[in-house]
Amino acid sequence: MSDVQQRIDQLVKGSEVLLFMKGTASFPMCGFSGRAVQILKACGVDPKQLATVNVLEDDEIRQGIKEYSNWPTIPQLYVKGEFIGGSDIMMEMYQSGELQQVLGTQA
Ligand SMILES: N[C@@H](CCC(=O)N[C@@H](CS)C(=O)NCC(=O)O)C(=O)O
Ligand code: FES
Repeated sequence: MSDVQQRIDQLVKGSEVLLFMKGTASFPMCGFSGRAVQILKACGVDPKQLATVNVLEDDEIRQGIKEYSNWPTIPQLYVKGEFIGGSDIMMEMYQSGELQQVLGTQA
């Protein structure tokens, strides 16, 4: 594994809920990333429990995460070390209740 792939691996394994995004949860720099944060909030994820990586601050991670996940775009959600998807998939899973189940936030 390359250095950046190893760094990503450590990030992914180091936080239960990890969102690779553009900007931060407080200041998303793209509508897709903002939507991903909103969906997680709607699922009841405590903002303090939400770890984010701002790919705009690290071009190696911005490119490397696409390879790591085999997914071409940002945002990317990981839960318990597993790749879940981008914002479209998150929205579909939220609407079906599956995302809340994966996150363990369902009533
Ligand atoms: N349909 C995508 C929308 C995300 C998307 O298209 N992201 C683009 C624009 S922000 C992207 O990451 N492009 C590659 C890049 O900016 O590195 C989703 O479900 O998340
Ligand atoms: S930064 Fe332009 S669409 Fe995301």
